[in-house]
Amino acid sequence: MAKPLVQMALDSLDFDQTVALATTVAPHVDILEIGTPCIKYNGIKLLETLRAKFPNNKILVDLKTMDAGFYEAEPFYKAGADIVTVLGTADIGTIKGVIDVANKYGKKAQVDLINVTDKAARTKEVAKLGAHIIGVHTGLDQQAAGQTPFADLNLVSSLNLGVDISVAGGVKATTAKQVVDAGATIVVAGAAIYGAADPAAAAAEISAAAKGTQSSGGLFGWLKKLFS
Ligand SMILES: O=C(CO)[C@H](O)[C@H](O)COP(=O)(O)O
Repeated sequence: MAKPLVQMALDSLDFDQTVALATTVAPHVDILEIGTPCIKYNGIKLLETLRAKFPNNKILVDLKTMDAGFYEAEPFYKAGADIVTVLGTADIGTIKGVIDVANKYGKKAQVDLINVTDKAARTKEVAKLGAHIIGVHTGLDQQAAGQTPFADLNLVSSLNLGVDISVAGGVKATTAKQVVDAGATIVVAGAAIYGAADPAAAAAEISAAAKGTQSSGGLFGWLKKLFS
């Protein structure tokens, strides 16, 4: 089985801080995610900048599209996005639009299950439509209310639909292996990386946990081990 991919969510609003954080973290992750508030605030120029600077990372643009799927997503695929997200709560025509435009450019569409009531039914429907990735996602506001993505992951994984499953919602080094074992093929971490004292070490630690490899944890990890 292929190793899972690790994705870092860039959720700052600041353009330069986002580029600087991406520079620190990019060697330790497979996918750089431009988070929803970040892409709304900074626009397609940020995608163009990251695309040029990080040819070896995939880039996900978290548009969370709700309408006009093909029209809204197309410029982002054209500008180099590998994955664009569309909301699972959107009209099926909107979701089809993002899948169609992803296929037009040989890229991927991710359907985000945030706030979808019948997650099993919607997952089956969009998988049949050709969705490339299902996003199991407990949003930041839902996390603040104490929710986690683990039960939803088990549900989606148990459907055995053969599509990639991405999991986001407070994932950290101590839960990365758990989500992979439960069926995630893409492990997403935001706050666990950008909120860490050493984001590069945190990203390396999460990647090592998800992929089942060793990590020195960088200088911060080495110091932690030395004094523990
Ligand atoms: O898409 C998002 C919010 O809607 C976040 O980027 C995603 O939840 C990952 O961040 P964290 O690991 O902090 O939950």
